[in-house]
Amino acid sequence: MIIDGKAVAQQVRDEVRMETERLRNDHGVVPGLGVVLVGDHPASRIYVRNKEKACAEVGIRSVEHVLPASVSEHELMGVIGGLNEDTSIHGILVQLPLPGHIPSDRVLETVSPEKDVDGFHPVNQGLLLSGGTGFKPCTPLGIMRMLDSVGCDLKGKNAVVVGRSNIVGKPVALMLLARHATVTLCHSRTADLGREVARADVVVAAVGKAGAVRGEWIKPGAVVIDVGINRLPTGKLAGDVEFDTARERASWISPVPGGVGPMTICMLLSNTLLSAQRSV
Ligand SMILES: Nc1nc2c(c(=O)[nH]1)N[C@@H](CN(C=O)c1ccc(C(=O)N[C@@H](CCC(=O)O)C(=O)O)cc1)CN2
Repeated sequence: MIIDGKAVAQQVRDEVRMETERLRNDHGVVPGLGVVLVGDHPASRIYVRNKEKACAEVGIRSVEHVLPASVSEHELMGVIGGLNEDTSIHGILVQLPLPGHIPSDRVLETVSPEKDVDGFHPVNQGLLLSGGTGFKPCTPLGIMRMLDSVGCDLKGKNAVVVGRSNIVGKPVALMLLARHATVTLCHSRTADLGREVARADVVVAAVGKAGAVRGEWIKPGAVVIDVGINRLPTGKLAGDVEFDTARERASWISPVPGGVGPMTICMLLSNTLLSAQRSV
């Protein structure tokens, strides 16, 4: 069966809207999100617009800072510093990717960990590793919520994560581990990817390569979460998993589009609300 990311995301948005209203009524606090967009990357502009629209729908105030691609690292740091100081801002989002001349790592480290609703700051990465209560990154949080939405009990299950990025692969592996799955983290040098995937009860594919996970590898009954967003030469979007063959074998599978993507944005709303709740 198909895991409908849009429907699960809508549930999360409804919850966030209710809790945002409660926070405003009880404490007079309106969650605020500072959005920083550098340059005119077309996809980034769309994602930022969608995030701001989603904020408005649930009662979160968003404040946009659009900077030219030529902006210096120093100027960008200045904008982030201002948002760090602003008490009406509870979350800060620096849309990635940044232009090549700006080191993303240094910029993300400038965001106050208490406002890092993307969960990219090293302090929050460390807290995820040690089981603390820092902000967790939105895409992995969305994946966990999708697994919960289909009642997937992770305890003792073999979970195979394909892809070792800092924003998806590594953090989702840690979150699965925290839920007592036995986790294997695969990557481009994994000797036999098919063998690893074939023994997985849960597969999370986050490599960024269409068809990297073959449908015939999927264990019958496995739950498959596809994080990839790949534009095919035909113009169509595809995930990392061969969907048509994988769906014949999986018990649950998330599609692309309409799977993990919508979850990323709603978990950002959820983290921003959480930050505002922590401020009272
Ligand atoms: N600061 C951040 N930058 C980036 C993040 C992030 O979480 N924080 N993630 C990605 C981009 N991204 C959000 O920013 C994002 C990507 C895709 C989707 C989405 O809903 N995708 C749709 C398909 C969209 C399409 O048609 O092109 C889907 O999968 O259904 C949402 C958010 C990199 N940067």
